[in-house]
Amino acid sequence: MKQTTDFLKMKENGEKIVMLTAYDYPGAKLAEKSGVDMILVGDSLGMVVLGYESTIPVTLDDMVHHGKAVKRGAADTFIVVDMPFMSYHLSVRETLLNGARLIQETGAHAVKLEGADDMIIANIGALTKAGIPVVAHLGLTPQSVAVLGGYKVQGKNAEAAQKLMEDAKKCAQAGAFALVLECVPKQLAKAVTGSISIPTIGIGAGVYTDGQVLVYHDVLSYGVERVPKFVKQYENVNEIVLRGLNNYLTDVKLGEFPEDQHSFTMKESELISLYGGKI
Ligand SMILES: Nc1nc(=O)c2c([nH]1)NC[C@@H]1CN(c3ccc(C(=O)N[C@@H](CCC(=O)O)C(=O)O)cc3)CN21
Ligand SMILES: CC(C)C(=O)C(=O)O
Ligand SMILES: [Mg+2]
Repeated sequence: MKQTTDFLKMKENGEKIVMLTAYDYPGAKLAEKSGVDMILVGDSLGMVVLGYESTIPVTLDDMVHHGKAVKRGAADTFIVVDMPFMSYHLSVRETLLNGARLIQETGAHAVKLEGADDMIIANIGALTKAGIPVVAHLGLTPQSVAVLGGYKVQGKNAEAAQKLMEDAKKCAQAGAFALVLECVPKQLAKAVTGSISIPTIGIGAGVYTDGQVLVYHDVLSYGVERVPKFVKQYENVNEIVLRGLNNYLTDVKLGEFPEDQHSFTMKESELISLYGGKI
């Protein structure tokens, strides 16, 4: 299994880091089998698995519940768990308790926090000092969607780009071992990647980051209808699942399932004693 220092080496060697989200046991098993470098138990689970409109309703309990399932499915992969909305904003003390709970109860290896204001930077520092590796997350930070005014590309003008560059440096300085860059122009992602020593992992951030992350259900087109522009859908699982479910339904309606091979039988002698031979 890779460790935080391995991701730094991968950046130095120009080896791309592949991250994928997973939210449950079967998803984690397949993610691990595919060989991804790290798994993110993203709070996007609120949207793709739980059916919420945003990531805001996701709780710490939700993250613990799904984090445990992912760990059981991917015992040999580096796992990052998202700290959910409001679980790292109130105080350093509360952040440490919540971060500790995520790590201790799920067996994950790191946590991820969105943003870089003073409170967040202090929390990145405190978590790291307490022994909890931190992934930072800048650009489009979905937990702030209401403040950002929608899921929009961030850092498009020089001033916003400059701010993001400074924030990235602060995150690295505070101790984050990696940085997710979401929905930013590829030129900005390139500049950030070149200006910090920790690896950048992009989503909608172009090809110049040190790695990429995508949402499991987006990659497979599994249960999602509309996906963001930055997603490449590698398979269409919806079609496969629907075909299987439709065939099951049709077979049952027509009496073609179950067949003999799916059924259990009783010995002739037992049947005779059951019915007194009168069948
Ligand atoms: N299924 C899924 N995939 C994700 O990548 C994802 C989630 N859910 N939920 C949490 C966040 C929210 N994300 C999103 C959601 C929508 C857009 C989106 O629609 N973006 C517009 C661009 C808008 C603009 O031009 O500024 C797009 O057309 O892609 C982007 C990121 C990324 N994350
Ligand atoms: C999109 C990634 C980076 C994320 O934070 C999530 O899946 O929740
Ligand atoms: Mg997230």
